[in-house]
Amino acid sequence: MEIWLLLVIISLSIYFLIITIFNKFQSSTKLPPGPPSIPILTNFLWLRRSPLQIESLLRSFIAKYGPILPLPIGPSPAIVIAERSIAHKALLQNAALFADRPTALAMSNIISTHHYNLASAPYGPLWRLLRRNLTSQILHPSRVKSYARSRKWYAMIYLLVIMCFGDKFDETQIKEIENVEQEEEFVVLYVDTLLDLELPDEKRKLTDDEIVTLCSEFLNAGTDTTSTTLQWIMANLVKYPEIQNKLFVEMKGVMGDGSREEVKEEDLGKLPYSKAVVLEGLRRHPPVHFVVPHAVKEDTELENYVIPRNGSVHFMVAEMGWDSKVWEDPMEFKPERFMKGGEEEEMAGFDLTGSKEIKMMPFGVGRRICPAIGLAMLHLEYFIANLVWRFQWKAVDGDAVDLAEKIEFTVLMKRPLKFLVSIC
Ligand code: HEM
Repeated sequence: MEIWLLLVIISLSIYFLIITIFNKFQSSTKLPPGPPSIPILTNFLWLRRSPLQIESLLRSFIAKYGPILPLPIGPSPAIVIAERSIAHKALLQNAALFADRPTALAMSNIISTHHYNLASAPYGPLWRLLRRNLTSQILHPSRVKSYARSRKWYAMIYLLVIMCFGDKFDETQIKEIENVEQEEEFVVLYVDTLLDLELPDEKRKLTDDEIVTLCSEFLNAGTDTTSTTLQWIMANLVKYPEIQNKLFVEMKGVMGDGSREEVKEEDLGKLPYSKAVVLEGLRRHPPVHFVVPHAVKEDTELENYVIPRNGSVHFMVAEMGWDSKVWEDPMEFKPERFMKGGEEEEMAGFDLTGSKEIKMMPFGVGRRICPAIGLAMLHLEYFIANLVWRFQWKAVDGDAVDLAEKIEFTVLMKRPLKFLVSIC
């Protein structure tokens, strides 16, 4: 091994050791109980595992030590929270305290041009400015409706559907979709709003690099999450034809004899089962199993333990939506639970923001809740409705749908969905 490389490894190890010992010394007595760890060695062993292995290991630790535990990865303390009521205490009852993000590593500073990125911005004036700009100018309900009408947004996601589902569409359909220059319109609009902003503290405008970072964040955050959820829902509709059929029958009641080609945005409100299918998809297959890491600005007490200010807090989204104390047969795909008479008596009243009680949190909750929750729900309902109204989706003989997962940026199907599609 090259001598310089050896020196770098030794220096990094010493640095990690000092930071870890320092952090342990500062907070070990007040941290929640967790598995024993040896500085550096435990880090190394954990980092060799895949994200899915880490998740299942965490599950076994939670069963042993409880739903709030320290995670021995990285030099600063990381706390994992797997229980709905503790997440509620942190993210809603102490919303402002838990709304910060951990300090970014040097590398991510380069990628995200020093925090000019909404998801990683520290909780403060810059984050507030960027978030308010996004929600009031781009994601405002009136704007969201106009994207829906122009169908340009949908076209972008259709492209992703094509990517996921391979060559299942005919050429004319693909051309029709590709011809819509949807992204251009959105980017021009977003850039216009960003050009007008004046940064707090520094009293200056955003640079070109910072604007590019913000636009790419918006496109990245919005596409993978939505298309992955769509893929999981379609997988379940192929696996369970009776659910697909129930959806089609509901649509027929609203759309009539079939002469209308497109389910429109205004039809969606009349399709409760379609919404139930989307909610069940988000519960059973949340596209991210952890929210973006949170942090506290000062040492904070939670459940009689200290959440240290120099660490990170991780909320286990999937665990919460699979809690058998709330959901009967949680691993089953049963949209009926969101219909009248189901576990969630009145589907229309289901509160994804968890304000009174968290039952699932696919979009996060509290101050950092996904700002595009309305847009994402609209896209998902619109896509599912149109995909089922226009096409019939069937499993390939001898190739049953496999719901095994793999983790990339989002949680994907390990074996991509295969199906036969025919026009209804
Ligand atoms: C099914 C679709 C989606 C899901 C499940 C989802 C989920 C999430 C989650 C779990 C978070 C982190 C919440 C937290 O840190 O506590 C988040 C944050 C965020 N999402 Fe989404 N998201 C979706 C779609 C979108 C779309 C369509 C956009 C943009 C068009 C978007 C933009 C963002 C942004 C900018 C943040 C950072 C918010 C902040 O830190 O204040 N997301 N999303």
